Amino acid sequence: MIGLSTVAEVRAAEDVLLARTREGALMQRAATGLATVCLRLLGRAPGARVTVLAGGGNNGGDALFAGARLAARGARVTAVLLAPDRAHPAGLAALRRAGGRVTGPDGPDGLDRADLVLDGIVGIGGRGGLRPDAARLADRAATGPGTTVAVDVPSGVDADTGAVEGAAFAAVHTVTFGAVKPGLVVGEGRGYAGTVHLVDIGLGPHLAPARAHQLTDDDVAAHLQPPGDVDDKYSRGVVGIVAGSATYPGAGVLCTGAALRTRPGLVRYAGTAAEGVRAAWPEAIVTAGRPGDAGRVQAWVVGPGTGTDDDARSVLAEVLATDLPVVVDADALTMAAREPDLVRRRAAPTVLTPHDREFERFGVAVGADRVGSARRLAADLGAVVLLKGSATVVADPGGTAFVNGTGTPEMATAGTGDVLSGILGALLATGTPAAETAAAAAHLHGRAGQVAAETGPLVAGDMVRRLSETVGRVRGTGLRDSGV
Ligand SMILES: NC(=O)C1=CN([C@@H]2O[C@H](COP(=O)(O)OP(=O)(O)OC[C@H]3O[C@@H](n4cnc5c(N)ncnc54)[C@H](O)[C@@H]3O)[C@@H](O)[C@H]2O)[C@@H](O)CC1
Ligand SMILES: Nc1ncnc2c1ncn2[C@@H]1O[C@H](COP(=O)(O)OP(=O)(O)O)[C@@H](O)[C@H]1O
Ligand SMILES: [K+]
Repeated sequence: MIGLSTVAEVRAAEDVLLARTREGALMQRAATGLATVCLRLLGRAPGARVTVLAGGGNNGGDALFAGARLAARGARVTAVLLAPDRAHPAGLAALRRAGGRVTGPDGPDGLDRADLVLDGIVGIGGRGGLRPDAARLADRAATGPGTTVAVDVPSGVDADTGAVEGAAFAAVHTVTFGAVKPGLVVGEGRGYAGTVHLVDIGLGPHLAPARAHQLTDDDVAAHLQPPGDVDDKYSRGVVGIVAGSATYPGAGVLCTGAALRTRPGLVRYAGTAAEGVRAAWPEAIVTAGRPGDAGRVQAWVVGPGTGTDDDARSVLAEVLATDLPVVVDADALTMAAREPDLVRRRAAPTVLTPHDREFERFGVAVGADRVGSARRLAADLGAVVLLKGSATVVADPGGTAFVNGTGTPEMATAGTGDVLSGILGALLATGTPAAETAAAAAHLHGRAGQVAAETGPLVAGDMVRRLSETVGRVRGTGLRDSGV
């Protein structure tokens, strides 16, 4: 599990560490790690052209020291000082000693010919979007030939939330120090951070336990253990699915198939798409009746493609009145938003799985702080909220959150949400804690999308078809670990 640490948590840990180390030592660790990643990206230093954009704070200091190290190895380094009177004195002196050139925001910055551009404009001390000079240089860096590398955080991105107000530095790589900040992996910030490289500067032992996390393949593999000798089809957890309708059986077929392919013990289906589901999945136990007619289950999924009429509402109320974990998705979200007390009065875990428009039906816009918004709705409803997006967020009522690191934009196609709710129902039926289970489901779902997209564009059914293989690959860590 990768901890995502806020600026306040990082600052607090830094204060402890700074008091125990000699002056400047932390910055040297940061600059060494940064220069090492840059050297790897450049291939070789001699003759390489590097532009360092340096603001007036310690972030600029990191960038100047790293620039000095690259210059000492033969790179041609130009530092552009955005606040010349506040530039980090020791960093600037080191760069000059190593033969680096120095200019102002309007000087010959080398951006048109750079091999690599370092963004040391602002780090975790940044507030709001970039000022005009910095914005202009960031824009030229983004359209120029150099590989863009952000120092700690892409300047203009809110490190805590990922919010971007105005201009920001678009990095292909971000080298971050001490801990991954939430803003690098969620919201708009995720798109500006590119590949995240974590440099250890010794903060670990001093960091408060993170309240937000990203799961890795290894974490998720623990939710996907193969059955043992004593298992039978019931002991692996039985999930009940209420999805689809006679006119639209697709959601029922996808959801049931995803549950079967995730944990093929026993999947029960109850609903009006019974005929289509039976034809597609002879392995499922299917009834056209109500949930109560389906037989015993350990968790329910309700809502994909069910519609929102009186019958659908009464089925939702029946499922929510059980003492079992319930996944509330799609049409069931629309109905739950009208009657949130159906969720609030539950004692058993409920997981709501809205995309942005469904989220807004609960009366608040998602906004730029996706983790904060998911946490607030989770606390209000006493339920786990899984907010879908390019980086899906999971929050529980106590404030623990997860940001998903897997997936591909190819998943932006109809029916992939039905696949997620099937996966999630199957995992919840084992009785593991709801929030981490929801995060594991989002992770596996994203991996299934990546696997299905290996050969070209995907449709939701391709994800179902490749799910068994994906489970096997996540179990065997045959896939790259996490998004960072
Ligand atoms: N504290 C430490 O010991 C360490 C700090 N490190 C580096 O120090 C950084 C934090 O340094 P600072 O606290 O000096 O802060 P920054 O360097 O992030 O920002 C410095 C100043 O920039 C100005 N500023 C804020 N928002 C701006 C914007 N949008 N446009 C233009 N200017 C803006 C503000 O006056 C702010 O105080 C970290 O991100 C990291 O890179 C690392 O060297 C590791 C050790
Ligand atoms: N750009 C994207 N990158 C990664 N994942 C995405 C992207 N867009 C959508 N997804 C994922 O695809 C799924 C879409 O779900 P949803 O909107 O409920 O679709 P549907 O209702 O058609 O099944 C979600 O899991 C979401 O996280
Ligand atoms: K930066």
